[in-house]
Amino acid sequence: MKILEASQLADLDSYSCKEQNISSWELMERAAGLAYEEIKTRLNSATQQIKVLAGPGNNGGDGLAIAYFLAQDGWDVDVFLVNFTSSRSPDNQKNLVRLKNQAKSNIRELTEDSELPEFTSEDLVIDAIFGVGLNRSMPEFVQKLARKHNGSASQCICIDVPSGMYLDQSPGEDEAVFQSDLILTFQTPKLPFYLPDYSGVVGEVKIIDIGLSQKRLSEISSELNLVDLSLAKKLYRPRPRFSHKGTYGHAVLIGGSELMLGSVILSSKSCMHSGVGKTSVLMPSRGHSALIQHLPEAMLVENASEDFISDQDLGFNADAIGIGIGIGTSEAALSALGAWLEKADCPLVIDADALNLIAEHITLKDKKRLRTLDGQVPKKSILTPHPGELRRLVGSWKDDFEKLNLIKDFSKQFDVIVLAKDAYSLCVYQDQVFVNSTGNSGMATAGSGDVLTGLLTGLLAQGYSSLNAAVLGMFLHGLAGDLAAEEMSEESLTASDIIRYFGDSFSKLKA
Ligand SMILES: NC(=O)C1=CN([C@@H]2O[C@H](COP(=O)(O)OP(=O)(O)OC[C@H]3O[C@@H](n4cnc5c(N)ncnc54)[C@H](OP(=O)(O)O)[C@@H]3O)[C@@H](O)[C@H]2O)[C@@H](O)CC1
Ligand SMILES: Nc1ncnc2c1ncn2[C@@H]1O[C@H](COP(=O)(O)OP(=O)(O)O)[C@@H](O)[C@H]1O
Ligand SMILES: [K+]
Repeated sequence: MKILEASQLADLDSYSCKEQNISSWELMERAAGLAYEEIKTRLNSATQQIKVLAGPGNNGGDGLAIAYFLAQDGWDVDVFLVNFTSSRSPDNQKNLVRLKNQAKSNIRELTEDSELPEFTSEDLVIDAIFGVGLNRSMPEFVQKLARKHNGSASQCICIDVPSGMYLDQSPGEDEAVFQSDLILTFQTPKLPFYLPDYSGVVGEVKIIDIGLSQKRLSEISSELNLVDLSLAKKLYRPRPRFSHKGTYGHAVLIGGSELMLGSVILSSKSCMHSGVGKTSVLMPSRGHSALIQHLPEAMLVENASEDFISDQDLGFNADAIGIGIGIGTSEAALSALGAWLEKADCPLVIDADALNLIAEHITLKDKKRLRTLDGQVPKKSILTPHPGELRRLVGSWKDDFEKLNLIKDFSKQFDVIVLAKDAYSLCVYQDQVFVNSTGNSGMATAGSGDVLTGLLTGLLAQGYSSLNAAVLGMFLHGLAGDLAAEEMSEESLTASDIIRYFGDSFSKLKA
């Protein structure tokens, strides 16, 4: 699903009105009507007090229409006109006149001189002050209003976006944003919903299809996408009936060290369950018998050391290699990693300590930063850093938007795919950004990342392009975690459980 910028949304908006031969007011009426239908299902008692906060723009216009519909249905509604300017958008003005004529709700004006309303646990607040038009700090009294609301126990439904949220930047340290329980957003998801900087204000998100032009939507080029089931289905390649294990590739997992042998076993198991033809494992020899006990389907590659990975020749051509899981940061691991980066002639999935070693190597040779990595990491490799590893690789960032730019630069510089793991992972290739929609906090448990690496390596070996393997694997991994959590709760979920739900996760792609 495309994620659009404010200017693209405005374009889509006006194109749709022309295409459907409707006025902008009629479109607002449709959007507000659909939002109202959703709000109605959430109203829990006839005594609930509803407070609509309406700004002077089109977001406020939505709010005034919603207030009108609520009052028509007999709900008590207090409407606060948040008047930080004396001008109103024409559609807002029209809805205000209608609301006043209806004479069923209490309408009050809020300016910087007004006493701010109280909010209690009985209140349902509908925040329609600012939508996607916010382009500078909210006026101080509106920020005070947001802080007062956020400090109360009232429920809040935000229309389109929480007021105070920017589509293209994080809030300043002192800037207030309305905390939402529910966001009813129109037509397309908005990027900040998925970024940690806004995590404190984003509640449940419901995307409302308001019938904007699909033709125009398909024409608008967006490098930002939310990875949902329909996008994942497009990436998935069904298995031909006449196929054999050679069809699905030979994956190699290289990982483990003296005290971290489980990680590579987990990764190998995940890889074996990804649909791959064959999985070979190069790991410290002291773990060999444990691997065969846990995963008899896997093949072992001889390894020179009991405790560390080596650069032993494979004796066959690998279709994909996953490297780094549990290798540690020893000299032995560094030298083996260097050798593998040098000689691998297929794309790699690079994770964990391999990323730390690469990052350290870059820092040590800061002046040769470009050359150190360039030519050593095969192009189109997938790097899977968690936030700590990412910081070591690309440097520090002051907010999520700067982080995204650093990742893009890094991806362009080294021609690699960066899968930045997080609550909503971001898969970045050059300027293209894929935001994952699946996953849950039950996956914040040791080994989840190892499972992802195995899955990505397996998909890569099957012939998926690096970008498609990364995007599809990221989605399937999170979905498996969600299905597992449904059954067993987030608390009791372990990394092994994620693998057990790969089957159900793949099934969703075929449904
Ligand atoms: N997309 C769609 O399909 C549909 C969209 N709809 C709705 O329209 C909403 C967007 O409406 P909108 O463009 O009127 O902007 P909104 O957020 O109401 O802000 C109003 C104005 O405030 C101004 N301003 C900005 N920052 C400011 C500040 N800090 N302090 C003071 N002023 C500030 C700025 O104007 P400026 O002063 O920059 O000229 C801005 O234009 C959208 O979120 C959705 O709810 C639906 O109705 C129908 C379908
Ligand atoms: N709160 C969360 N919501 C969704 N996914 C999560 C959450 N926390 C962690 N994950 C996912 O779990 C995995 C954790 O990876 P990582 O930190 O490398 O774990 P480990 O090193 O223990 O294997 C990533 O894929 C990440 O996206
Ligand atoms: K809003």
